[in-house]
Amino acid sequence: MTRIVRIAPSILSADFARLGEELQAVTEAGADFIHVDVMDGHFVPNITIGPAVVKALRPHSALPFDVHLMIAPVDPYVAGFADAGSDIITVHAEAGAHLHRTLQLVKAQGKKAGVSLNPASPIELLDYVWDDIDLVLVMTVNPGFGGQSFIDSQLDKIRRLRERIERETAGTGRQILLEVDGGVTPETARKVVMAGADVLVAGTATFKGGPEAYARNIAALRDAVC
Ligand SMILES: O=C(CO)[C@H](O)[C@H](O)COP(=O)(O)O
Ligand SMILES: [Fe+2]
Repeated sequence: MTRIVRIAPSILSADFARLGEELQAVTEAGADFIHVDVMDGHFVPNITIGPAVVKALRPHSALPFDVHLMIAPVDPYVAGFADAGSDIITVHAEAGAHLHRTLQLVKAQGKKAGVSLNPASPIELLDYVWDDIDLVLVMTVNPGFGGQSFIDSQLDKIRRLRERIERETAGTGRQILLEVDGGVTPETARKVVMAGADVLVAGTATFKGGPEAYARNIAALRDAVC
């Protein structure tokens, strides 16, 4: 397979008491992006971190910060996460009535814009925003928690999105990344990459076993997909 596959450890599974060191450890262990899960206890049934923590973490890794906003409303917080040092800001299509406006806000901050789809959401939610996005994030668990099991029905969605992305970008020089988040292990990684994914979020699969295991865990994901 010639597609470049990027590994994005989700710091949701890191040791929150040592987040700065954890970022340095996964950076040295070969990660490509740092995936930051932001949850509000409203759009999803869990609460994690805000822009102040993203800002505090920024000096601990030179890798792109891939910030997954599971919050509603999202528009009032886009500038704060941009200023804090996010590189990619991904919002949920289900989080508000004005996805196009939200994507314009992200672009106005000079950041890459992503859209995430929950497992029950159809790809048609993206029909009129393809010109405005740099990344599509397919949730392969219901958002809110790490350590859940991969939902197999999403493989068909990933395949259909890969076809659509190829059509949208053909001859344009644009790149739209297809990211998969939730229950990614070496076994499921192979299936999602075969289906068309090029960014793998991995929380549990990266952080299990503690810092000594991170390089081995990331290598196991890479080996599974090449
Ligand atoms: O967005 C998320 C949850 O809403 C996380 O990124 C995701 O669950 C990663 O954790 P794991 O790899 O353990 O499934
Ligand atoms: Fe995530």
